[in-house]
Amino acid sequence: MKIVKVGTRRSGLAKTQTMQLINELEKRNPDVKFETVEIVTKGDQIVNVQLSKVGGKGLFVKEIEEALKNGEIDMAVHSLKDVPSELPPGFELAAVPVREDMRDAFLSNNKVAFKDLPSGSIVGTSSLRRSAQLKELRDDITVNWVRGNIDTRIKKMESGEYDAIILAAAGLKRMGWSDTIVTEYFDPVEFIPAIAQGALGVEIREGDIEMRNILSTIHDDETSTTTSAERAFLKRMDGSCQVPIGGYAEYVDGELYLTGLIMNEEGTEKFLVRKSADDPIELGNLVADEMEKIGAKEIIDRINENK
Ligand SMILES: NCc1[nH]cc(CCC(=O)O)c1CC(=O)O
Repeated sequence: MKIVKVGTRRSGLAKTQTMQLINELEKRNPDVKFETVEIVTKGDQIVNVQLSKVGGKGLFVKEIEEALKNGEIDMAVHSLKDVPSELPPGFELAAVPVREDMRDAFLSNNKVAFKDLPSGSIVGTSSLRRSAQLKELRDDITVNWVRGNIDTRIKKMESGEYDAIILAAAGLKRMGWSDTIVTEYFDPVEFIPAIAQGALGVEIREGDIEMRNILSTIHDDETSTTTSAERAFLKRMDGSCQVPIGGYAEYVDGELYLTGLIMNEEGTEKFLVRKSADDPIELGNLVADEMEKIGAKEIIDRINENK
């Protein structure tokens, strides 16, 4: 029997989403046995520092790519939003399965609604994008950095260190926690999600046809197209992961749309662009072109100069 080794980060969420994906793969490839291999990444080891300050893209994927390269694993399951928009040579994204909920979820002690949070409340996030949008919506609350796996962050909120936190809906849903724990979901029109939030990506060694065939059984064309548009936009705008940037693509009446967001860290400057095109890469570039035309690149240059 063919044995395929599947690499995963070792956080609870990473292991859960990898197991769920393996279940789908097993159903469709009954002659293949899948085994998980846990890999500790730099992003998992550095837990006391704000991620955007650690620097370096792909904090959660480098060690996993090493394991792919040396044959320790045959495929790796990533949260697509943690995967840099350009893969290093020798690797390819072989499958993007159907997307989970792309929205951000708001969690608060006693389930106080976001708009009812008292002035001075402390909201925890580790994302520049979430922080900028929070500050724009509520300039009377304090945003503090929180790191750690999602269960750690939830515990920190429940212990009173934070009044509320924001997490990706997808992670909570995959863990089966969303029903009890979420206060509300932000509308993606008003609170723009991260590029590729809620999607997974399966990475393999470039040209590995056997893995490609196995993975073709779980690939989702719509998710692949929408996240391609988002990632094309990201690739043009931000190579550093230090810019508050968001975006989501969707089909509306059969037409592909992409909404892109660039903000400054303080949440006082905001560029929002929505466009439609047939080709996802073209669409990502179209939104990026418009961003540059209206001056969003100046925010990015300013951020890159100051670091
Ligand atoms: N930045 C960390 C990260 N990477 C992927 C997810 C889970 C959700 C997803 O798959 O988009 C999370 C946690 C979060 O943002 O709450």
